[in-house]
Amino acid sequence: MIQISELTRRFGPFTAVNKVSFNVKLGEVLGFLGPNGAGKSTTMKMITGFLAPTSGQVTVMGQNVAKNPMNAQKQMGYLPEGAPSYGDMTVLNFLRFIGKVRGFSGEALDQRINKVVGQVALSEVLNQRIETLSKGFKRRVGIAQAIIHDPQVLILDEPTDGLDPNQKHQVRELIRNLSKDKIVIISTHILEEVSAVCSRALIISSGNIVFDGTPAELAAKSKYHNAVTVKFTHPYEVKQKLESLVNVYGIECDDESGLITVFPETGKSVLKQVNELIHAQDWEVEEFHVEKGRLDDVFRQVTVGEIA
Ligand SMILES: Nc1ncnc2c1ncn2[C@@H]1O[C@H](COP(=O)(O)OP(=O)(O)OP(=O)(O)O)[C@@H](O)[C@H]1O
Repeated sequence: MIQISELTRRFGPFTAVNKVSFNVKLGEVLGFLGPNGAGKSTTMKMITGFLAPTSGQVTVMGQNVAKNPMNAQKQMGYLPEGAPSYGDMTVLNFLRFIGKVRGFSGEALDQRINKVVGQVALSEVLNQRIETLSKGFKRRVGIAQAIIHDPQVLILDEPTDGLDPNQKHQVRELIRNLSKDKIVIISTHILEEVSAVCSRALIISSGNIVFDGTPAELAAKSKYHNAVTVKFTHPYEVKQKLESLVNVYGIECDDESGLITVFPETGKSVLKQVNELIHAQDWEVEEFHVEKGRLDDVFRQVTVGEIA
């Protein structure tokens, strides 16, 4: 369990993190979201003990991070923002170095290194200097050093930042595989990542928590939640008929894509009515789907107060 209570960090007169409180349980993968400068990295640095809070407390697996930083850090793996330091070391030497710092030696060290090299797929670059690696491999080296001691808590600051779509997919797979019976906190700007890997989403804006819930609950806040989007082959005179259906709150037409979205009144569904109308009118349809909700709209709504 991670317990965060009234965590605050000021830089001079500026408050970067403002009385943030939340708990994270074993088995949870928490997506930590927020616009640039919202306070994500600052919060993660305070959780991991790399930055002292101005006030407030963090307890990780029963260890108070300020009072017992060494004990707390034993429980945690941390991937900071950006590339690993020690760029002139080879991957293998770097992992050996980190493994020793984490208390491994001899055969146990070799076993741990073999294990993480397999998990993160690093074998082809083991003898390459870190500074000569591609961005994706540097990120994987960062993840490898974070998991070398098989910690119960993983704090990953933008783990897929700058990766290509294949590498993003691999890193998300890895996080999913690692996350059983652990606590994982991932900061990200990528909203699709939240649906892909997280069991819970927490949004921070200007140092304050503005949303805490499941990805499905986040999507349900979107005005698109349960809307029906259709692409008609001949989209003439459909709008008026759709608008007159029971439970329909409004219609949105996207001229560029040709998609027409039918919004239900709050808490209602329009799926059946739209479907029946299409069949009754014998309209030809190229695309038809019920929207789960658009996360980018909700993100804007909760972080800058825009109505989606
Ligand atoms: N050492 C520091 N001195 C002064 N201000 C700082 C310092 N570190 C962070 N800040 C400020 O605190 C705020 C929060 O920064 P933080 O890096 O936590 O944001 P973030 O949510 O991680 O942003 P990003 O998504 O861009 O990485 C920013 O306005 C930043 O400029």
